[in-house]
Amino acid sequence: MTDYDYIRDGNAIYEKSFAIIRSEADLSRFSEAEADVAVRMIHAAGSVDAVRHFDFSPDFVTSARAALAAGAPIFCDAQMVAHGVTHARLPAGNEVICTLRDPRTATIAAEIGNTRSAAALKLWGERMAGAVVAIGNAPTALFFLLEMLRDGAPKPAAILGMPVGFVGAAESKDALAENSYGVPWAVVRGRLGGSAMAAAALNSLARPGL
Ligand SMILES: C/C1=C2N=C(/C=C3N=C(/C(C)=C4\N[C@@](C)([C@@H]5N=C1[C@](C)(CCC(=O)O)[C@H]5CC(=O)O)[C@@](C)(CC(=O)O)[C@@H]4CCC(=O)O)[C@@](C)(CC(=O)O)[C@@H]\3CCC(=O)O)C(C)(C)[C@@H]/2CCC(=O)O
Repeated sequence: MTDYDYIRDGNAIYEKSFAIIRSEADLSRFSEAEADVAVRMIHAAGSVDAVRHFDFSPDFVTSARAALAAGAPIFCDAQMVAHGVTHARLPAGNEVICTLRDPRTATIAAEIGNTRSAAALKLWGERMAGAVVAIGNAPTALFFLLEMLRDGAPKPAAILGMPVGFVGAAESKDALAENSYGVPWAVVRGRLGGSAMAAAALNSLARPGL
C-alpha cells in the first residue's frame, strides 16, 4: 500500500500555508493588524490575488476587535458564515446569531418584498448597536442593512461586507465603502467574497495569528 507524502499535523499545515501567503501576497498597503486579517481571508479563498480586492476603513480592525473583546454579539446573514466561526477563538464567549431560519423571516420577506436574507435583519433590532455584522453571502442583506442604517437603525461597531456573486455583490460593497453611515467597514470588492472569507475574517478579528 502506498503511503502518500503529505503533512498530517494541522498546525504545521496552517503555519506553512500562512508562510506561503505572506511570501506571495502583496500586503504592503495594510497595517500589521489588517494584514493579519487579510492573510486569513486569502487562506479561505485559496487565492493570493484576492488581496487586491480587500479594503478596510482605517478604524475597522480596532473597532471590531474592541467590540468582540467587550462581548459584542456577531450577526451573520447566512448560517454558513455563522457555522464558520471558531467558537474557541471568541474572546468573550460572544453570541453568533443568524436569523435566516427564524420562523418569522419568510413572513417578513413577503411583507417587505425582499429576500429572506434581507428580511432576517429586521429581527436584529436594538442588539445591532455595537455588534459586529458579517454579510458573507447575500447582496440584498447588505443593501438592506444600509437602508436600515439610513433610516436610523442602531449602529454596529463594524460591518464585514463580503457578499459574493454576480448580481448586486459588487454594487452593495461599493455602496458600503462609499457611505457606511459612520460604521467602520471591510469589503472584498467586485464579485469575490463569500461565507468562508467572512468567517475567516471573523476568526482573525476574534484572535489574531494562527
Ligand atoms: C441569489 C442568491 C445567491 N446565493 C449565492 C450563493 C450561494 N448561496 C448558497 C446558499 C446555500 C444559500 N443562499 C441563500 C442565501 C439564497 N441565495 C440567494 C438568495 C435567493 C437571495 C439572496 C440575495 O440575492 O441577496 C437567497 C435566498 C433568500 O431568500 O435570501 C439561501 C438562504 C438559500 C436557501 O437555502 O434557502 C442559502 C443560505 C444558507 C445559509 O444560511 O448558509 C450557496 C451554497 C449556493 C448553492 O446552494 O448552490 C452559495 C454560497 C456562497 C457563499 O459563499 O456564501 C449568491 C451567488 C451570493 C447569490 C446572490 C448573487 C448572485 O449573483 O446571484
